Amino acid sequence: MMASKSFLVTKNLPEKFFKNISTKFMMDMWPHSHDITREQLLKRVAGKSGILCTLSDKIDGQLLDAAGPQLKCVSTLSVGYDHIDVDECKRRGILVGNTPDVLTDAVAELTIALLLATIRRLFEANQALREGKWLRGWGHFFMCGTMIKGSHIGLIGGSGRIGRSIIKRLRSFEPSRISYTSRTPHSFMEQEFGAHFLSMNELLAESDIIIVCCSLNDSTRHLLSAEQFCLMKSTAVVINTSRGSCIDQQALYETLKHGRIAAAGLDVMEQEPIATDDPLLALNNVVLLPHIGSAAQSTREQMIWMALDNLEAGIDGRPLVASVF
Ligand SMILES: O=CC(=O)O
Repeated sequence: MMASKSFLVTKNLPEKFFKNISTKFMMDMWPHSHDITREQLLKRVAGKSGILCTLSDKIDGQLLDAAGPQLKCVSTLSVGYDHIDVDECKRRGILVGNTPDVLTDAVAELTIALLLATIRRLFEANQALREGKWLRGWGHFFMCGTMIKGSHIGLIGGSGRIGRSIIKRLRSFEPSRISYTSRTPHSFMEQEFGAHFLSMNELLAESDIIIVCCSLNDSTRHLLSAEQFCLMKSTAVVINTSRGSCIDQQALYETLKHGRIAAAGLDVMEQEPIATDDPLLALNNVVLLPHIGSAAQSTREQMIWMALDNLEAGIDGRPLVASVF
């Protein structure tokens, strides 16, 4: 007998993960390596009880209408869910699941890697070597950068899971101070993580390194814009492994171009993928990565298992393993 419920997978993922669930529900997986188009997404979602999506799929009212009233669950292969209209899902009784915890360590490690690559100018140094610039001889100050040791690090959203995990790792580098900003101060941050609460403006003005690790929502969109960059030290470095839209990218570009801050390291951008002719790519005081925070093989596999657990529970009408509300 044909399974009566079906689900859509918006990415081409290895079949091995779907062996079990596809015996229970009918699977429709996007078969191409390129992203599903909006048109195809709207078409293929019709009649589905579940959607397994990623952060590049916009799940809004139009998509939920196209799916139809039998849709029970949206399961995203990400911890962030700013691409999903959660209020609209809630209103329609559609469960929304994400993949917290399993990616925390991978994102924290990548944040440290990006920070070091930015302040020690690793990509610039590698490029210089390839261009034969090292051959000119030993330059005493050639490719000098700065250190975490002795720096004041300020984390925006530092009290969240990923922020705390970054702080744990940072402490071994012996920064002079770790500060964080969040809606309210938390006593555990001081006691367990040695991190001090600062207001946003204090954190921006006093930090040597500013790490953005908050989630994206209406209150964090363009949290860092021209006004905030003006408050920063001229030697400040900004790192973002959260969402591109937490930063006004045009304002960041102008700031970096005119050397008003020292550098930035971005794993996330306002438009992803960023165009190869984007002016940011022409600057050498910015390190850009293609949103690879959680891209460790084992982490990505765990994310799939968790998203599948969410999907199956949601279609069955059981509570999700990780629900966003
Ligand atoms: O950015 C990645 C995620 O939200 O999982």
